[in-house]
Amino acid sequence: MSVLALENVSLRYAPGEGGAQAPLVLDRISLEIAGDDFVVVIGRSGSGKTSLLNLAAGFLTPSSGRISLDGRSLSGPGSDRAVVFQDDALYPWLSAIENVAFPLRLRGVGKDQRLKEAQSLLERVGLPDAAERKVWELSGGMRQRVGIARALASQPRFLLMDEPLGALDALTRVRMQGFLLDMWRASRAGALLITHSIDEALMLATRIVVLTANPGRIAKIIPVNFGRGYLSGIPQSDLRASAEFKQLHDDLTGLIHSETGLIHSEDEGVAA
Ligand SMILES: Nc1ncnc2c1ncn2[C@@H]1O[C@H](COP(=O)(O)OP(=O)(O)OP(=O)(O)O)[C@@H](O)[C@H]1O
Repeated sequence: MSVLALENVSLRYAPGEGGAQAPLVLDRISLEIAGDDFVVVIGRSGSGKTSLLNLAAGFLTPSSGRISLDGRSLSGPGSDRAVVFQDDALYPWLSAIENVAFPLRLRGVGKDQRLKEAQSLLERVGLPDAAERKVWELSGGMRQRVGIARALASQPRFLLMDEPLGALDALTRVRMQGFLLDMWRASRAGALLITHSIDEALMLATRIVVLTANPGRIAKIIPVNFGRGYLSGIPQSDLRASAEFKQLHDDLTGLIHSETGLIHSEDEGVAA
Protein backbone atom coordinates (compact mmCIF):
# COMPACT_ATOMS: atom_id res chain seq x y z
CA MET A 1 0.00 0.00 0.00
CA SER A 2 1.32 3.45 -0.93
CA VAL A 3 2.15 6.02 1.71
CA LEU A 4 2.36 9.78 1.21
CA ALA A 5 4.41 11.17 4.09
CA LEU A 6 5.09 14.69 5.30
CA GLU A 7 7.93 14.89 7.81
CA ASN A 8 8.49 18.09 9.75
CA VAL A 9 7.28 20.15 6.82
CA SER A 10 7.40 23.95 7.20
CA LEU A 11 6.48 26.54 4.61
CA ARG A 12 7.16 30.20 4.02
CA TYR A 13 6.21 31.81 0.76
CA ALA A 14 8.90 33.79 -1.07
CA PRO A 15 9.97 37.08 0.51
CA GLY A 16 8.04 40.14 -0.59
CA GLU A 17 9.46 43.34 -2.02
CA GLY A 18 12.37 44.67 -0.01
CA GLY A 19 13.42 41.16 1.00
CA ALA A 20 11.45 41.04 4.28
CA GLN A 21 11.10 37.42 5.41
CA ALA A 22 7.64 36.08 4.68
CA PRO A 23 5.72 34.74 7.70
CA LEU A 24 5.75 31.06 8.58
CA VAL A 25 2.58 29.54 7.09
CA LEU A 26 3.02 25.89 8.13
CA ASP A 27 5.17 24.81 11.05
CA ARG A 28 6.67 21.33 11.28
CA ILE A 29 3.75 19.31 9.95
CA SER A 30 4.19 15.54 10.15
CA LEU A 31 1.48 13.38 8.65
CA GLU A 32 1.24 10.05 6.87
CA ILE A 33 -1.57 9.19 4.46
CA ALA A 34 -1.86 5.55 3.46
CA GLY A 35 -3.95 4.02 0.69
CA ASP A 36 -6.80 3.17 3.06
CA ASP A 37 -6.88 6.58 4.79
CA PHE A 38 -9.36 9.36 4.30
CA VAL A 39 -7.64 12.30 5.97
CA VAL A 40 -9.67 15.48 6.37
CA VAL A 41 -7.94 18.74 7.29
CA ILE A 42 -9.95 21.40 9.06
CA GLY A 43 -8.98 24.77 10.51
CA ARG A 44 -9.80 28.44 10.28
CA SER A 45 -9.30 30.52 7.17
CA GLY A 46 -5.60 31.18 6.63
CA SER A 47 -4.41 28.22 8.72
CA GLY A 48 -2.62 26.84 5.66
CA LYS A 49 -4.97 24.05 4.52
CA THR A 50 -4.67 24.82 0.81
CA SER A 51 -0.92 25.31 1.18
CA LEU A 52 -0.71 21.85 2.77
CA LEU A 53 -2.64 20.29 -0.10
CA ASN A 54 -0.50 22.11 -2.67
CA LEU A 55 2.62 20.74 -0.97
CA ALA A 56 1.23 17.19 -1.08
CA ALA A 57 0.35 17.71 -4.76
CA GLY A 58 3.91 18.86 -5.49
CA PHE A 59 2.77 22.32 -6.66
CA LEU A 60 4.81 23.86 -3.81
CA THR A 61 8.14 22.85 -2.27
CA PRO A 62 8.57 22.90 1.52
CA SER A 63 10.93 25.49 3.00
CA SER A 64 12.16 22.71 5.28
CA GLY A 65 11.24 19.11 5.98
CA ARG A 66 10.52 16.35 3.51
CA ILE A 67 7.57 15.01 1.55
CA SER A 68 7.84 11.52 0.14
CA LEU A 69 5.79 8.94 -1.68
CA ASP A 70 6.72 5.39 -0.73
CA GLY A 71 10.01 6.67 0.65
CA ARG A 72 11.00 8.70 -2.42
CA SER A 73 11.16 12.47 -2.07
CA LEU A 74 8.58 14.29 -4.18
CA SER A 75 10.02 16.23 -7.08
CA GLY A 76 6.80 17.87 -8.30
CA PRO A 77 3.27 16.97 -9.40
CA GLY A 78 2.68 13.46 -10.74
CA SER A 79 -0.14 11.30 -12.10
CA ASP A 80 0.05 9.25 -8.89
CA ARG A 81 -1.72 12.19 -7.17
CA ALA A 82 -4.90 13.65 -8.66
CA VAL A 83 -6.18 17.02 -7.48
CA VAL A 84 -9.82 18.13 -7.37
CA PHE A 85 -10.65 21.76 -6.59
CA GLN A 86 -13.88 23.44 -5.52
CA ASP A 87 -14.12 25.02 -8.92
CA ASP A 88 -13.89 21.85 -10.96
CA ALA A 89 -12.19 23.68 -13.87
CA LEU A 90 -13.60 21.45 -16.59
CA TYR A 91 -12.83 22.43 -20.18
CA PRO A 92 -16.05 24.19 -21.24
CA TRP A 93 -15.55 23.53 -24.95
CA LEU A 94 -15.41 19.77 -24.42
CA SER A 95 -18.27 17.38 -23.66
CA ALA A 96 -18.42 15.44 -20.38
CA ILE A 97 -16.84 12.35 -21.90
CA GLU A 98 -14.10 14.36 -23.63
CA ASN A 99 -13.28 16.03 -20.30
CA VAL A 100 -12.93 12.65 -18.57
CA ALA A 101 -10.91 11.24 -21.47
CA PHE A 102 -8.48 14.18 -21.49
CA PRO A 103 -5.85 12.70 -19.10
CA LEU A 104 -5.99 9.44 -21.09
CA ARG A 105 -5.21 11.41 -24.25
CA LEU A 106 -2.19 12.93 -22.49
CA ARG A 107 -1.09 9.39 -21.63
CA GLY A 108 -1.26 8.47 -25.32
CA VAL A 109 -4.25 6.12 -25.03
CA GLY A 110 -5.92 5.64 -28.46
CA LYS A 111 -9.27 7.30 -29.16
CA ASP A 112 -11.54 4.23 -29.03
CA GLN A 113 -9.95 2.94 -25.85
CA ARG A 114 -10.03 6.30 -24.08
CA LEU A 115 -13.70 6.88 -24.92
CA LYS A 116 -14.49 3.39 -23.63
CA GLU A 117 -12.61 4.01 -20.38
CA ALA A 118 -14.13 7.47 -19.99
CA GLN A 119 -17.65 6.08 -20.47
CA SER A 120 -16.98 3.45 -17.83
CA LEU A 121 -15.72 6.17 -15.44
CA LEU A 122 -18.86 8.22 -16.10
CA GLU A 123 -20.90 5.14 -15.20
CA ARG A 124 -18.88 4.73 -12.01
CA VAL A 125 -19.70 8.27 -10.93
CA GLY A 126 -23.38 7.73 -11.68
CA LEU A 127 -23.58 9.68 -14.97
CA PRO A 128 -24.07 6.98 -17.60
CA ASP A 129 -26.11 9.24 -19.89
CA ALA A 130 -24.10 12.45 -19.61
CA ALA A 131 -21.36 11.63 -22.11
CA GLU A 132 -22.32 14.07 -24.86
CA ARG A 133 -23.49 16.87 -22.63
CA LYS A 134 -21.55 20.10 -22.59
CA VAL A 135 -20.26 21.47 -19.29
CA TRP A 136 -22.91 24.20 -19.12
CA GLU A 137 -25.67 21.60 -19.43
CA LEU A 138 -24.59 19.92 -16.17
CA SER A 139 -25.66 20.83 -12.61
CA GLY A 140 -22.99 21.74 -10.02
CA GLY A 141 -23.07 18.24 -8.50
CA MET A 142 -22.81 16.65 -11.94
CA ARG A 143 -19.85 18.86 -12.82
CA GLN A 144 -18.06 17.81 -9.64
CA ARG A 145 -18.72 14.15 -10.54
CA VAL A 146 -17.22 14.70 -14.00
CA GLY A 147 -14.23 16.41 -12.33
CA ILE A 148 -13.78 13.42 -10.02
CA ALA A 149 -14.16 10.96 -12.91
CA ARG A 150 -11.45 12.91 -14.75
CA ALA A 151 -9.23 12.78 -11.64
CA LEU A 152 -9.76 9.01 -11.43
CA ALA A 153 -8.88 8.53 -15.11
CA SER A 154 -5.18 8.71 -14.30
CA GLN A 155 -5.66 5.90 -11.73
CA PRO A 156 -4.06 7.96 -8.98
CA ARG A 157 -2.83 6.44 -5.77
CA PHE A 158 -3.95 9.56 -3.91
CA LEU A 159 -6.91 11.88 -4.37
CA LEU A 160 -6.23 15.39 -3.08
CA MET A 161 -9.41 17.47 -2.77
CA ASP A 162 -9.65 21.15 -1.83
CA GLU A 163 -13.22 21.95 -0.71
CA PRO A 164 -14.61 19.82 -3.56
CA LEU A 165 -18.19 20.17 -2.27
CA GLY A 166 -17.93 23.76 -1.07
CA ALA A 167 -19.98 25.28 -3.89
CA LEU A 168 -22.90 22.85 -3.67
CA ASP A 169 -26.27 23.33 -1.96
CA ALA A 170 -26.76 21.51 1.36
CA LEU A 171 -28.79 18.56 0.01
CA THR A 172 -26.52 17.91 -2.96
CA ARG A 173 -23.55 18.21 -0.64
CA VAL A 174 -24.81 15.43 1.66
CA ARG A 175 -25.50 13.19 -1.36
CA MET A 176 -22.04 13.92 -2.75
CA GLN A 177 -20.46 13.01 0.60
CA GLY A 178 -21.90 9.51 0.20
CA PHE A 179 -20.66 9.49 -3.38
CA LEU A 180 -17.14 10.51 -2.32
CA LEU A 181 -17.03 7.67 0.21
CA ASP A 182 -18.17 5.17 -2.43
CA MET A 183 -15.51 6.47 -4.85
CA TRP A 184 -12.83 6.33 -2.18
CA ARG A 185 -13.60 2.70 -1.44
CA ALA A 186 -13.84 1.68 -5.11
CA SER A 187 -10.68 3.52 -6.24
CA ARG A 188 -8.54 2.25 -3.33
CA ALA A 189 -6.77 5.61 -3.43
CA GLY A 190 -5.77 7.37 -0.23
CA ALA A 191 -7.70 10.64 0.21
CA LEU A 192 -6.72 14.04 1.57
CA LEU A 193 -9.62 16.48 1.71
CA ILE A 194 -9.92 20.03 2.97
CA THR A 195 -13.15 21.42 4.31
CA HIS A 196 -14.55 24.18 6.48
CA SER A 197 -17.41 21.96 7.63
CA ILE A 198 -17.09 19.99 10.88
CA ASP A 199 -20.09 17.89 9.83
CA GLU A 200 -18.43 16.96 6.54
CA ALA A 201 -15.13 16.18 8.25
CA LEU A 202 -16.90 13.82 10.65
CA MET A 203 -18.87 12.09 7.90
CA LEU A 204 -15.95 11.50 5.54
CA ALA A 205 -12.78 11.09 7.55
CA THR A 206 -10.94 8.15 8.96
CA ARG A 207 -8.75 10.82 10.62
CA ILE A 208 -9.46 14.50 11.16
CA VAL A 209 -6.44 16.81 11.33
CA VAL A 210 -7.17 20.07 13.13
CA LEU A 211 -4.81 22.92 12.19
CA THR A 212 -4.12 25.98 14.31
CA ALA A 213 -3.55 29.30 12.57
CA ASN A 214 -0.53 31.64 12.42
CA PRO A 215 1.36 29.48 11.85
CA GLY A 216 -0.49 26.32 10.83
CA ARG A 217 0.38 23.54 13.25
CA ILE A 218 -1.33 20.26 13.95
CA ALA A 219 -3.43 20.83 17.06
CA LYS A 220 -4.89 17.33 17.13
CA ILE A 221 -5.49 14.24 15.02
CA ILE A 222 -8.81 12.54 15.73
CA PRO A 223 -9.63 9.04 14.42
CA VAL A 224 -13.27 8.69 13.29
CA ASN A 225 -15.39 5.93 11.84
CA PHE A 226 -18.66 7.33 10.51
CA GLY A 227 -17.58 7.09 6.87
CA ARG A 228 -16.79 3.43 7.31
CA GLY A 229 -20.19 3.08 9.03
CA TYR A 230 -21.87 4.56 5.93
CA LEU A 231 -19.95 2.16 3.70
CA SER A 232 -21.14 -0.75 5.84
CA GLY A 233 -24.75 0.27 5.12
CA ILE A 234 -25.73 2.65 7.95
CA PRO A 235 -27.64 5.69 6.58
CA GLN A 236 -25.91 9.06 6.98
CA SER A 237 -28.96 10.40 8.85
CA ASP A 238 -28.62 7.67 11.50
CA LEU A 239 -24.91 8.34 11.86
CA ARG A 240 -25.49 12.08 12.26
CA ALA A 241 -28.22 11.45 14.83
CA SER A 242 -25.98 9.29 17.00
CA ALA A 243 -24.80 10.53 20.39
CA GLU A 244 -21.19 9.85 19.36
CA PHE A 245 -21.45 12.06 16.26
CA LYS A 246 -22.97 14.89 18.29
CA GLN A 247 -20.38 14.57 21.02
CA LEU A 248 -17.49 14.65 18.55
CA HIS A 249 -19.12 17.59 16.78
CA ASP A 250 -19.22 19.49 20.09
CA ASP A 251 -15.65 18.47 20.95
CA LEU A 252 -14.35 19.64 17.57
CA THR A 253 -16.26 22.91 17.79
CA GLY A 254 -14.75 23.50 21.24
CA LEU A 255 -11.28 22.57 20.02
CA ILE A 256 -11.45 24.91 17.04
CA HIS A 257 -12.71 27.69 19.36
CA SER A 258 -9.89 27.19 21.78
CA GLU A 259 -7.20 26.74 19.16
CA THR A 260 -8.20 29.70 17.05
CA GLY A 261 -10.14 32.04 19.27
CA LEU A 262 -12.93 31.81 16.73
CA ILE A 263 -16.49 32.81 17.35
CA HIS A 264 -18.19 29.80 15.83
CA SER A 265 -21.62 30.11 14.29
CA GLU A 266 -23.53 27.32 12.58
CA ASP A 267 -21.79 24.08 11.70
CA GLU A 268 -21.02 25.03 8.12
CA GLY A 269 -17.90 27.11 8.10
CA VAL A 270 -15.38 27.42 10.85
CA ALA A 271 -13.78 30.10 8.76
CA ALA A 272 -16.25 32.92 8.94
N1 LIG B 1 0.92 32.32 -3.15
C1 LIG B 1 1.02 32.85 -1.93
N2 LIG B 1 1.94 33.79 -1.66
C2 LIG B 1 2.07 34.35 -0.43
N3 LIG B 1 1.29 34.01 0.62
C3 LIG B 1 0.33 33.08 0.41
C4 LIG B 1 0.14 32.46 -0.87
N4 LIG B 1 -0.88 31.56 -0.77
C5 LIG B 1 -1.31 31.65 0.52
N5 LIG B 1 -0.60 32.54 1.22
C6 LIG B 1 -0.76 32.87 2.65
O1 LIG B 1 -0.58 31.66 3.38
C7 LIG B 1 -1.51 31.60 4.47
C8 LIG B 1 -2.30 30.30 4.36
O2 LIG B 1 -3.11 30.34 3.19
P1 LIG B 1 -3.96 29.07 2.72
O3 LIG B 1 -4.73 29.47 1.52
O4 LIG B 1 -3.08 27.90 2.63
O5 LIG B 1 -4.94 28.88 3.98
P2 LIG B 1 -6.36 28.13 4.07
O6 LIG B 1 -6.41 27.55 5.42
O7 LIG B 1 -6.51 27.20 2.92
O8 LIG B 1 -7.37 29.33 3.93
P3 LIG B 1 -8.91 29.31 3.44
O9 LIG B 1 -9.63 28.47 4.44
O10 LIG B 1 -9.30 30.75 3.51
O11 LIG B 1 -8.93 28.76 2.05
C9 LIG B 1 -2.35 32.86 4.39
O12 LIG B 1 -1.83 33.80 5.27
C10 LIG B 1 -2.18 33.31 2.96
O13 LIG B 1 -2.30 34.70 2.86
